[in-house]
Amino acid sequence: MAKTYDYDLFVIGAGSGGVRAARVSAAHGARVAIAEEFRVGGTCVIRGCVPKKLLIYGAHFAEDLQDARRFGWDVPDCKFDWPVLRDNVLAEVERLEGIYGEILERNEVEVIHQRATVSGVNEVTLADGTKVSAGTILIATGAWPMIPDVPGAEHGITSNEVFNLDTIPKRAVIAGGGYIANEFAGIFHQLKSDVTIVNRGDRILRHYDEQVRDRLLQISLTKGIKFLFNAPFEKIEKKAEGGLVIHLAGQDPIEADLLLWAVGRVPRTPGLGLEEAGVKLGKNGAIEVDEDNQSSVPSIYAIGDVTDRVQLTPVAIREGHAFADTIFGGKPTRVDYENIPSAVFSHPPIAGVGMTEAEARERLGSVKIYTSDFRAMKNVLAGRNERALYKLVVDGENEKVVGIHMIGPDAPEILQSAAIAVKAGLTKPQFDDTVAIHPTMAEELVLMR
Ligand SMILES: Cc1cc2nc3c(=O)[nH]c(=O)nc-3n(C[C@H](O)[C@H](O)[C@H](O)COP(=O)(O)OP(=O)(O)OC[C@H]3O[C@@H](n4cnc5c(N)ncnc54)[C@H](O)[C@@H]3O)c2cc1C
Ligand SMILES: NC(=O)c1ccc[n+]([C@@H]2O[C@H](COP(=O)([O-])OP(=O)(O)OC[C@H]3O[C@@H](n4cnc5c(N)ncnc54)[C@H](O)[C@@H]3O)[C@@H](O)[C@H]2O)c1
Repeated sequence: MAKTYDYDLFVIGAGSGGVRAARVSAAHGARVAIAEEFRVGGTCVIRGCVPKKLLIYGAHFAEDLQDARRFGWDVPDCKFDWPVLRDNVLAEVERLEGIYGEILERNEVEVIHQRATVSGVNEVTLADGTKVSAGTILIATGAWPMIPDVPGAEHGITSNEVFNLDTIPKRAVIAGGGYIANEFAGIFHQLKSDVTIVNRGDRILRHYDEQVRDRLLQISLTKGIKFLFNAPFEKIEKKAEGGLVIHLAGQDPIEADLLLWAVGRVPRTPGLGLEEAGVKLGKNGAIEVDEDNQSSVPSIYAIGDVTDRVQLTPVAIREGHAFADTIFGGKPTRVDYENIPSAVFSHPPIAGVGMTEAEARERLGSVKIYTSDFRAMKNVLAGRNERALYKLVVDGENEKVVGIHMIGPDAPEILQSAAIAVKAGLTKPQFDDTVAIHPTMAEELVLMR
């Protein structure tokens, strides 16, 4: 006789991946519970993509208000009020949290507002000691900001705290050189902080095309953001009056009002009881899963950041959906990891899909590169000396566009549509056949010769 469990599916973590997996599994008829120890919505909604993007919009007004004068607007000297922006953003996050909760309720998913850990291959223990059983357990606990092992590291904050600051720091030091570092460098700089990015290596955003990231570096330096490369942290001291003194190897110490750790995010598996249940963990504690998100224990699956494959919300959502369709929908589905587009919401933003020039040169026999290096019309009239760069990477054998990389205003918005063409395997002549929309920035994509 088949064993009966309290639930068909127990999901740990109500973030991007967990919420999607729970609601789709329930819609397929499964009896589902989801445990969340903090707030429904997870990193992206509560302290990631969403509040970050709203701060980017808020910060960009600094340049927009300045540029407006060249377009005839009599803009008085404007005052910026951080608590107004912060509180409006936090209120929007709360609204979205409510919507996520409603979606789960509407789909008859039981939401348990507690921490949950695995206590057996079919058993979960809640923080209050309750034990529940489930035919399948899905781990969707996400990732957690890494803090380097440096004396005084606790004086810094992470992206978990950055959305709740009392004031915008006069001097901000940001450790890292990736997504979060470059996005928050832009936000703080626009909001008038003196910003220094400190990276232990010699390059920023290493997965993006070299020319495009060099352009971001040049524009950021011109704006006044400082960069220190190959500068390992030695210690952080807190002064009696509150400021920080940051000691770096081979550099003079720097004083700052805020230190933001943005040096990567590690899978959130510590203390979850996974190894005791026999689940195999890999590098950084990531749960090892197969193409169907199944771990080394057949009844335990994992999706999203906790598997450390691609730490992006749309990927976690797809993995959650594929899991639900495969396990409870009778429709085996796998996520296709080829040509995932991505963006950095820096000032200006970067976006890319497919192979960078360096990757294409390594993997393909012959490569053709087309670039357009231009100043957006709006920037010309505004007197803003900031050039955009668009780049097509083409396979010389068959003319397929295998990569698009761009930096410039609205690059992520423009790239999303162009990514369809790369995913579909369209060729450079097909780009050339497409009539431009004039005057736009996006038309450069079909005008490169
Ligand atoms: C500052 C920042 C900006 C970002 N910006 C973007 C962006 O612009 N675009 C993009 O695509 N991605 C962005 N990301 C990445 C994105 O947020 C993640 O890839 C995504 O949230 C991963 O989803 P997930 O479901 O795997 O985990 P999460 O969304 O992190 O959800 C995991 C949930 O599990 C809960 N949890 C953990 N352990 C337990 C437990 N034991 N019991 C109960 N609950 C538990 C956590 O509280 C959390 O709510 C950003 C991340 C950060 C930090
Ligand atoms: N726009 C987006 O889609 C977006 C935005 C934010 C975060 N995210 C996701 O979240 C993840 C985490 O973001 P992140 O910016 O923390 O990590 P990241 O992996 O993008 O960058 C980490 C950076 O920190 C540097 N570094 C590592 N250890 C260091 C140290 N001890 N001192 C100084 N520098 C050090 C690395 O060289 C690297 O440049 C990203 O990889 C991304 O997947 C996505």
